[in-house]
Amino acid sequence: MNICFAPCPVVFDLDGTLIDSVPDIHACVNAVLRLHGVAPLTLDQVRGFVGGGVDLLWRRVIGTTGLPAEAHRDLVASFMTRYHDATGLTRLYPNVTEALGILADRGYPLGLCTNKPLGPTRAILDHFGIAHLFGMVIGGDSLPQRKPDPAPLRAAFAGLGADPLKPRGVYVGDSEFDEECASNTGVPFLLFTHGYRKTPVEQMAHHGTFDDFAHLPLLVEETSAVG
Ligand SMILES: O=C(O)COP(=O)(O)O
Ligand SMILES: [Mg+2]
Repeated sequence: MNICFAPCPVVFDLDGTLIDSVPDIHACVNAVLRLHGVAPLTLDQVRGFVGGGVDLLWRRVIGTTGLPAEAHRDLVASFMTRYHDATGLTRLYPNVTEALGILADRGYPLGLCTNKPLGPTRAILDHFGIAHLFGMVIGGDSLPQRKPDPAPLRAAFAGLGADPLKPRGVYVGDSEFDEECASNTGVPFLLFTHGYRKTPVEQMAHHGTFDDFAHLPLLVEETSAVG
């Protein structure tokens, strides 16, 4: 059961959930590849590599391009010099700001748990003027563990005042990493279907799906009421 008598914390994923950031990630990846004389990857290829954080992204880029595995560290460092403040090609999905505002006004403590490193995460939240809405932000480099390990999501809920071992609340995300993380953490998962998942919706475990943030406040209300 997940019944909350006060509005319970709602924690969000970032890439593919609140924002469509693949155009910026794609541009930063290709800028690094260009330096190494490697042909650019397509937007679809890069989208397929997002979700597990920057280290995994570059393991996948290396696997696809044939760049040497030993170069991983330097490639990531070179990527981060571009990625840390990359916001120009990123867009909020429609109705995100409104939905976050409605939930905040109704008293839901809001948090963020993303595999994106904290630097670019903060840059994005500031760029879109939504940083103040989140009481706790956990990035892909905040802890030694990353999603789907439950530690980051537990830390996000704990930062919002929930019991870290048995958090009450809801996690909202777009990918298989989020689905597994919510299940490992023991909280209901709401799936945004227009993000970067590769699995068909009907094969994913979730407590509700939505394709427009205008529908999220009601879905959160229903999910936190029935558990
Ligand atoms: O940076 C990534 O690979 C994914 O980030 P996300 O956890 O916000 O989807
Ligand atoms: Mg995501």
